[in-house]
Amino acid sequence: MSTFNLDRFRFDKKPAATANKEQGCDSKSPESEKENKPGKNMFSLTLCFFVFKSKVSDEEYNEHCWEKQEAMVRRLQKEFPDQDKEELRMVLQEHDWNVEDALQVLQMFSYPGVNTTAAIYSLFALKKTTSSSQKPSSSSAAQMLSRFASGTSIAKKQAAESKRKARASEEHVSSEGENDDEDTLSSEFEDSDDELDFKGGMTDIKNEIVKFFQNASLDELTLISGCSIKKAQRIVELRPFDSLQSLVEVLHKNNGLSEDLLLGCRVVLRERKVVLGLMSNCETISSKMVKQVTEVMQKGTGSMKQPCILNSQFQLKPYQLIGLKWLLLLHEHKLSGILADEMGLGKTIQAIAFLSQLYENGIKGPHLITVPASTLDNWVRELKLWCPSLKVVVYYGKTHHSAFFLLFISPVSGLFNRYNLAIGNDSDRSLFRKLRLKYAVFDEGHMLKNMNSLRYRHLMAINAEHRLLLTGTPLQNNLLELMSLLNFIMPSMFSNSTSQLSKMFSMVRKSHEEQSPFERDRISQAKLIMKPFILRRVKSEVLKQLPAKEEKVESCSMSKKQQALYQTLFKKLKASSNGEKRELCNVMMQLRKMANHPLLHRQYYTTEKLKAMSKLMLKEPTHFDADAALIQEDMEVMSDFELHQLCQQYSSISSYQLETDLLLDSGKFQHLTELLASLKKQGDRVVLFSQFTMMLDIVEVLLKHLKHRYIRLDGSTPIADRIVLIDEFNTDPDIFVFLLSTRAGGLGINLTSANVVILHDIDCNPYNDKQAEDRCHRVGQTRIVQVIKLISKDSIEDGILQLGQKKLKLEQDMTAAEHGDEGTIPEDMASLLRASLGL
Ligand SMILES: Nc1ncnc2c1ncn2[C@@H]1O[C@H](COP(=O)(O)OP(=O)(O)OP(=O)(O)O)[C@@H](O)[C@H]1O
Repeated sequence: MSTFNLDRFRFDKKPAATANKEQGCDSKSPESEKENKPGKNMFSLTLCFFVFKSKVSDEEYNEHCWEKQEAMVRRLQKEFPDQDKEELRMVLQEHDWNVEDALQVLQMFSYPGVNTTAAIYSLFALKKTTSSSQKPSSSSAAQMLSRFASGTSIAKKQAAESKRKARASEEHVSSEGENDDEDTLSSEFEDSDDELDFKGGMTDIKNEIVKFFQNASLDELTLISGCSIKKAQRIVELRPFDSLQSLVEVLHKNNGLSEDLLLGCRVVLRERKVVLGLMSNCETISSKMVKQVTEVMQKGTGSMKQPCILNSQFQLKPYQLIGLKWLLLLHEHKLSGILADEMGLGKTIQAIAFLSQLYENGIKGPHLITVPASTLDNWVRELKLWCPSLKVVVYYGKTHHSAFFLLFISPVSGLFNRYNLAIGNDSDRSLFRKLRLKYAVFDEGHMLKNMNSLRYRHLMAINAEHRLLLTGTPLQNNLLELMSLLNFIMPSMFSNSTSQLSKMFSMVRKSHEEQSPFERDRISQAKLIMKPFILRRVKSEVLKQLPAKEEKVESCSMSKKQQALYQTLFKKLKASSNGEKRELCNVMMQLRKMANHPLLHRQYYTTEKLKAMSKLMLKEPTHFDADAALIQEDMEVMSDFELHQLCQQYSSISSYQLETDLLLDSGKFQHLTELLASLKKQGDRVVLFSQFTMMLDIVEVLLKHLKHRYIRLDGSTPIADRIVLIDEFNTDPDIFVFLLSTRAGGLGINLTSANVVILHDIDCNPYNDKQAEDRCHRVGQTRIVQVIKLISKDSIEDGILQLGQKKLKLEQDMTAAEHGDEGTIPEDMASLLRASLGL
């Protein structure tokens, strides 16, 4: 794991005032006064960080404070043995190292297991006259609260008394030592004015709770344990709450609501404080890096040379040298980074240059590079080309035939691994946990943007000293993603809080308007913190010589038959749809298929035809003993094109094959026929993407019909064959079209020999299309790249296009589709569908 020393870093880098608070030392003590003189302490702290600790007195002083803090943490640990030590430390920090305040808050708001009723009584200093399950009468609640609010000494005493009783009522079995402590603490509570300093901590808590109930959105209210959406709505209806008193009365009086919600609210507020605390710690580290990173960027490359062991036939471009410098700077500070250059700018090359530089500096690995299957061969090739002296081993995992490690050259410097294998099975995972790696590099790192995912947890468990993430996706306004990446950069900072964080942010896939002010503020803060750890350059900035990319949307009228079928399908779906999201997903898919090609549905092969065909199938030697009814059942779920393919496969039903006219009957095909002819005439070469592999099958029919040479790569193409196909296309100019499925061909493939990208059908997630477009628009392209999107006129695709364009503009979360959102669609898409279906 990271060698980053959290405590020393944090301690050394805090501004003097905060640092003293953290140390739990009396700020009025002569030493601290001395150390608090402006400038002096800052200077010594900075020195501590850069030149190691040079002043013995500082060390002693810090040690003394540290011990004091530790004693406080231990005291809390006795009371809360189940609580995480770091959390206790955090609570103490939150309360300026006042043990009593921290104890009070922990006591009242600890997680499940706590006697909540007692805690509520205790929180609001309500006298507990009845059994713990009974609520006080509203008048007694009001009475006690008014005393509580008045801050008189009687109220203080009563509050202390009831709190003590409440604490006593908790069935907490303590050891003798703990009892001693408790007694001491109890008497301290009674005697101490601090404990009931209503102007201080308690007033803040009260105000925060009232503010939350008054201002929180419905979503935020439902974060409170036990607060359903109905209860949240009720709370909103019952607003305003101008004081805790009115809030408690309202909760008490209203059936369905209860004072327990106050406790739950405190838990939510506390979790938010944890996030705030974490982010502020990250901010400290970040601000230190900003200066140095800015320097790297401003100074440019200077006399910097690329690593000597890089193939001298290749020269890193100036911005790539800067990228290398930045990576080395992060390495120096033992921090992880995210290289997020736009697709095609050479992230692979920069990562290779970086590992080469490390090699030259004596850090020879082993490193692990985790890549998607489709880019594995490309990586191996680039490594061999750019830095043949790095020894590479490809790890295929135990499941891959008999090979465990596929050894290219030994000993090991870089290890390759595919994403699925890194999370594959227990023994693969345990191997990667055991390996003592220097660097773990993750290519296409948007796979690591969801800390809730299993993949994220497994990959984070890989035992590497440093990590580097490569991604072409820009940062999104999504708090879960930002926190996941922050956790990736500074894992030691988040150590035990990931579950809390993921719980808090698991439902924050929202538009800007839907985000709460808290979320919006944290998003801005996270982006600011991450600035020095993310390097993103776009092509327009750094590749002045890269030819332009021209994008065109070509609207294709559906063929007559197709239009009629689309309308019939639309009416049918409209009549049957209930507007539920999962169902709408299916509706959308049906409409998209029809808008692209009618043969993706079944209408020509009627039930009668299928009956006849299934009987004929019994003549096949493979099916002579089958049941015709079962064959028919299978056929009924197939599309027309699949059935046509079946007829091509079996001679007994070959007469049922579809006519060519029917196979080519789609609006987009009519358009494509003319488009391809004119492109060919101009000497252009084409990469054509589709979402549906079956659509690619039908496009193949068209290309054969038009006598265009083509090759094809999709998810079923064996990994080893992929690079061969790519090379074939890049070296044989007679191949006019490269057919690719968007998902398989969208990532990491270089097809700069083509200058036209046709998106036969667009993806709901515009980022996937952008990935696809950039296969041609990258370093090495010499011609203007044309991107042509085919859209079926007056169909669902019009709406998908508009939403996609809006999303790209707003930089909303475009990687959502990759995070297990299968079988559902984004809310904006669902609204669009509901509106067009008139639901
Ligand atoms: N300095 C350079 N000189 C020559 N070729 C280069 C240079 N930098 C990058 N390339 C080439 O440009 C292409 C794109 O580079 P690379 O694959 O590293 O980009 P990338 O940013 O990783 O792309 P993606 O995000 O699509 O994976 C590759 O073919 C690579 O060999």
